[in-house]
Amino acid sequence: PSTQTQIAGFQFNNCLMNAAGVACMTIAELEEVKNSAAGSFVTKTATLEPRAGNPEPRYRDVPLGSINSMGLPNQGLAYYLNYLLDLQNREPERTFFLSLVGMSPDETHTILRQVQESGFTGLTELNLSCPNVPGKPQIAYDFETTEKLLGEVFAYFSKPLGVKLPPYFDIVHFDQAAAIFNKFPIKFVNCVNSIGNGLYVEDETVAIRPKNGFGGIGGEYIKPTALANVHAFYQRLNPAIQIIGTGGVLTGRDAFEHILCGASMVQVGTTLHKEGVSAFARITEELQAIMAEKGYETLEDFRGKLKYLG
Ligand SMILES: CC(C)(C)CCc1c(C(=O)O)[nH]c(=O)[nH]c1=O
Repeated sequence: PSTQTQIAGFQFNNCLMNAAGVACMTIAELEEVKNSAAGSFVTKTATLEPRAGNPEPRYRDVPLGSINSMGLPNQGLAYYLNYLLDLQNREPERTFFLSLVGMSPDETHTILRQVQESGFTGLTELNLSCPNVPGKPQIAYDFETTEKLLGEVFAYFSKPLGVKLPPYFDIVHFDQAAAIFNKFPIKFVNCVNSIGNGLYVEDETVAIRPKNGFGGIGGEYIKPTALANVHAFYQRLNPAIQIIGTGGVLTGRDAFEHILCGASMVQVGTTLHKEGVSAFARITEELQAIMAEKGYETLEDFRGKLKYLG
């Protein structure tokens, strides 16, 4: 069985890749993912200038997942963009993802304009978990600001662009968010980012230093939320907007479920951090075994075909 896929008309020889933030901070890490069984990679979310991020410990693996409050450490847009421009000359037949964010809506436009003016031919993933003005929630939880921002972006940005979304937990929020995304030429939505502001306690103490221990939760904890967001947007979005499924992928069964719920690509975060890039070959083999057992030749044979109980 084949686990190849396509996003926005770009072909990938495998539907698995890293999630932004994991195994993608440096060129060495990105090369390792590129040369693994993964079909592509996405960079650590880039800001205009390099950032050191929060004091450590800021990421912890825990038995059922992970918690992090990294604070957007990254090498800055130029580092990732220059690497991607060089890579598209070296490997023109492959497509890769650039994740980015502005620390303000204005900075988001500045960074996207630089990408628009560049020769980048890959896919851009705009992280909508970006900070808003103080006193307001992250952009993706502020629907008015999200719509305003996307309207401004698509006035000048013509390269293929998708958005990375935090999880939503209210059906009306799925309706409202999808109604906004359906207004724009967005190529994909990536569901989900970590579940925000969890708290992991070890004996009597928090596990990470920043934010008094509050941080984004990943891993086994979040698969039901991730699958719900993948399927809710699959049900609501214009079919021209594809879904990337992220969250709780440990095995081929988890990847199978993301695709069954509507995902065209599946990203691996916490499991990749714990296991390394060998996870991609393992999960691919497990997915292929499930497909063979069920008689599915391609992902299209079962994508979105989640059955209800009537
Ligand atoms: C949460 C932000 C720091 C605003 C964005 C970067 C980010 C981080 C991070 O760099 O702390 N961690 C996540 O799990 N998801 C993210 O999107």
